[in-house]
Amino acid sequence: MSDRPYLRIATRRSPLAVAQGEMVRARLAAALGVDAAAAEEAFPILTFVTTGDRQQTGSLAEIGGKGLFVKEIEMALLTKEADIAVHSMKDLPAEMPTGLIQAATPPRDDPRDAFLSPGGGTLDDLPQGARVGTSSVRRAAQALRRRPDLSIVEMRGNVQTRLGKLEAGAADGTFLAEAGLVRLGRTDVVRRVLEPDVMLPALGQGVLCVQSREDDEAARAACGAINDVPTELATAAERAFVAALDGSCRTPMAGLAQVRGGKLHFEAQILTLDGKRAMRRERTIALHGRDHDDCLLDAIAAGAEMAQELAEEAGPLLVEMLSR
Ligand SMILES: NCc1[nH]cc(CCC(=O)O)c1CC(=O)O
Repeated sequence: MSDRPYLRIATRRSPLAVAQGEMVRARLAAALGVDAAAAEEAFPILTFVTTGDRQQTGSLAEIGGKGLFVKEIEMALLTKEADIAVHSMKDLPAEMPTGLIQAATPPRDDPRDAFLSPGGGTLDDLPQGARVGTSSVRRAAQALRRRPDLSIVEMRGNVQTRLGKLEAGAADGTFLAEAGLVRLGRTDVVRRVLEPDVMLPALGQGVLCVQSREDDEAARAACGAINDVPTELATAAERAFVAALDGSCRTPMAGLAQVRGGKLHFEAQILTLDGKRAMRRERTIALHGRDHDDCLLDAIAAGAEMAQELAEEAGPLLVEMLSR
């Protein structure tokens, strides 16, 4: 290659975000033939403190939703302070600002949640009335659905902070994304990884979104080299579901799409905040013999239709789910 690649990577400042930036850097280096020693120079990581990072109290919904963790980073792309941004897909709002695109989804990491408790047991092993720490309305609703006696306590902060809070006794158990623990190298932590039939994960969990400016051909081409199509298709279905239900932080929803053997399987759930009511559906669509763009449209349609079906099934209940 005559032009040596140079792309500045923007991420949040948390250790998880930086680890994710490093993962994308390593993938770019491998795909573009930059040797490991030169990768740091070719793909410098710039970190940003977001509004969401500065406000550590209150639930996410109270302080204004998930967009708070991405605004400053997207701004860095738009002002050309950086060339690509790495986000956790599940933290991205449904719509992307004008001028920015999803340039790549590298292969998905483990989408599952893990349950952590000092005793190492399962959610079912917790004593009556035990405290589960989470700021996620989804995890709270799913935990309450299984164990209505539990009391949910607020638990914010990055992964390390939450591990520390659990150790300090702030709660008797908590949930963390398995992908986050693995990316941070914290596989030493005692935990129970939960299968999707026990706890359906957040839509987009375990997926990284690499974002670029729409008009930056060089960045787009580089990102194209690290894109994983099955992850892209699964994510498209999941994001279409979120967009159709107007995924506010207050709407407990979960879902996972998987592409296997020429098929896309999508399972999704919506719940009331107290977990007393929940609706869950799944569907499988064939992708065989279709080209990339047709597959993408089919995946998006599947996600949107599933949202429609669940919304219809919920009826007036959905108004309560969405507005509380
Ligand atoms: N909301 C924070 C967040 N955003 C993404 C991850 C994990 C990594 C991922 O899902 O890609 C986490 C931590 C967690 O939920 O435990």
